[in-house]
Amino acid sequence: MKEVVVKDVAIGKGRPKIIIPVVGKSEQEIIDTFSKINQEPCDLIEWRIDHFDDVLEEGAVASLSHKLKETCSKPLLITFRTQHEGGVCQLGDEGYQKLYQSIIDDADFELLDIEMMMPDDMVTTLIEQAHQKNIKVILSNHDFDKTPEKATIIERLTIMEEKGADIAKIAVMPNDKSDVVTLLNATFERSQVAETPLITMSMGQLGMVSRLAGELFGSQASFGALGQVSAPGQAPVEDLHNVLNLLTLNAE
Ligand SMILES: O=C1C[C@@](O)(C(=O)O)C[C@@H](O)[C@@H]1O
Repeated sequence: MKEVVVKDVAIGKGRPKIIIPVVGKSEQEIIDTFSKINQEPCDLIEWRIDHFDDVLEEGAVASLSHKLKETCSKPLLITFRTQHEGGVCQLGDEGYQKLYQSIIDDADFELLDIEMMMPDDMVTTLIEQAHQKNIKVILSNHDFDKTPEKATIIERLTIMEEKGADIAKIAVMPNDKSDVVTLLNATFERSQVAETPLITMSMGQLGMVSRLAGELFGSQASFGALGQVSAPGQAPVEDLHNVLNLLTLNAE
């Protein structure tokens, strides 16, 4: 499997990397959270721009990204999560493409989350544009209602790699314990042959074990909360850090 290296963080090597999601609304709230993250045990930051009040103001994301980088220089993942997949801001496909194009052109960041279910030509174009700027792409998919069958999860992770993702990510909701096993099993099977690192999780309290023990099954990063969660089942970042270090198969 290829490692994805952003700054000095290698995703796909060693213990899973810790990502803190930032879901602040105002510019000040977001800057304050970034300044706290400097002291936290985390490898990357995800800025969930769908929560940002000014996300649809022209140039606002790019302009704030430069201030955020001055506040905390950890590798930055930018994500606009659509409402179909658990996000909080209404935006059509065309608006999503325009927003992402302007971010790729002008923002200061290292990784971009693109939803794999967006139209094919849009995904291809955005991946090309991101790669030209040396920005790594996470293709993602989320199901907040259920856990698809193992074959479907594996198929989606495979398609993400075929479309040109640097990292493939899927988050699904379990309705019973066997759904958690399905996600872990799909992750394990796919990780045996995948070229790209995987990030997978079963959400909610039922699925929390997948966020803590993902390394054993082939998941290479986990989201840990600093105060606010961005999805159900995220453990507080301190606890996540302790448990990942305890369970790691790659102690340094
Ligand atoms: O894709 C993901 C994963 C996630 O949904 C989770 O379940 O931890 C949290 C989101 O912020 C992130 O964009």
